[in-house]
Amino acid sequence: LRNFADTAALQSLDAAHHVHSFADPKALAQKGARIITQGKGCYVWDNEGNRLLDGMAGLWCVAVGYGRQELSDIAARQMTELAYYNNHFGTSTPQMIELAEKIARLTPDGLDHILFANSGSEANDTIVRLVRRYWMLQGKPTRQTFIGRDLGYHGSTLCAVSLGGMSHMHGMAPEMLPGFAHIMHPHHYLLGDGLTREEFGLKAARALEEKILELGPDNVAAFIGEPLQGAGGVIDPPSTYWPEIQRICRRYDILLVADEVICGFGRTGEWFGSQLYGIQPDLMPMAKGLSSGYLPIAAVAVGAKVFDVLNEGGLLAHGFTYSGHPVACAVASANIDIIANEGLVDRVREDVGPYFHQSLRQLADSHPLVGEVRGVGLVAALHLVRDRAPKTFFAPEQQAAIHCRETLWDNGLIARAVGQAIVLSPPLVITRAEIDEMVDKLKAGLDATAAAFVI
Ligand SMILES: Cc1ncc(COP(=O)(O)O)c(CNc2cccc(C(=O)O)c2)c1O
Repeated sequence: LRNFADTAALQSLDAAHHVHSFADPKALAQKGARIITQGKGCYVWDNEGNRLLDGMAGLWCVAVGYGRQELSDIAARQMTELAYYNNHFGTSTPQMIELAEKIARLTPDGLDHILFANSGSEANDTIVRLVRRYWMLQGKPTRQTFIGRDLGYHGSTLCAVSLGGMSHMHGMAPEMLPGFAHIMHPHHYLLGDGLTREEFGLKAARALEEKILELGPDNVAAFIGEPLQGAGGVIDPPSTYWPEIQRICRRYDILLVADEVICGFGRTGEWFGSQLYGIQPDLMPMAKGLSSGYLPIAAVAVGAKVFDVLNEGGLLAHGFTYSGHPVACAVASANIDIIANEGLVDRVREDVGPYFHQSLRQLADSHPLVGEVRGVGLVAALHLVRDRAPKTFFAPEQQAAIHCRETLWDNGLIARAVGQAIVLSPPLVITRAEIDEMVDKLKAGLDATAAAFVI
């Protein structure tokens, strides 16, 4: 299939055989999929040659930008040398060893033991198994329940969906797995009426203590949270939130899992979101920016408190065929080197991150449709409202953000619509000029949406 130009032919074959992720198959078949064929830097092209500024870095993941020849070369070389081997039954490869050491060196102190997986979902399933084994080995087998947040996103396997707080995903199956509970998320703009951000941060964190006492501390295994909630709409917590969450975890001896699948590898202006928010997690899943999406790979960093117990527990009957896949490990290792050698983390924190947020705030200040700009580093959300003062939200059925997303796409900018928010998470290599282009396109999209929605 090399004739990419025939959109209709591609779309009808796609509709006939390809079941998409997070899509209504029947509706999409009628609409026809968008066919992306090339990528370079912060841009992708569709099969009709339209250039799009990828404001989402794929799915929050293409940190170093598209078309990095050095990553393709390393993948090709590794494929020729050793296209596959596994880490089961006592075997390893130099690529697994190098990447595990590199991740251990980069993660916050003490998270020195690395398991590999193929996706963030598998990484989180891995964590559920490890944590429940930890408590069994500790002689506390009733400590089985994980507590997550509303609008938390941890993946699409049964376990990961149960960890997450997405009601539209829970609704997919009649029953969620037992042993998972959820508390409110810490989004001040939506839930904090009447409280300062700091007061609300404490309130949202204390929901964890209430839930632990409701469940019984001896039944609770761990709390899982994204340092900043990504797919839930870029919910950046008040400064009082994580210190209080950690105080509560320590008080009831609850393990802490920081899900760094989005926040990891420079997105927030630190290597990991945990470092930005002062989180000392016991376990940390990561994926996406780990390889910039060039190949599927995920990892779990395990801290000494948990690993030292697992280490005494004999056989760890867990793993995947492609855990530590040598080509994925080689590319991920080289990807990390690019992030480090080009100083991308510092650049996000000190240059393009501040410029990105300052530009979005300037746009928002002069646009009646934007009620809040939130986020850190190179991740942001513009929350669309009917009215800024008094704060008046759109009704759920009024899909202003989706309308805006479609308009942006037609104008050459890719963004996410999450609820009533437009979400942006561009490659870490984005330039100021590309941010200016993004903001210009955003303004046009917001103007079109305001004209369509605000009477
Ligand atoms: C925090 C977090 N944890 C785990 C996962 C699962 O990773 P995998 O997809 O590789 O199994 C994610 C993934 N995040 C994700 C995946 C797909 C869509 C969107 C969206 O924003 O619509 C976000 C994520 O954002």
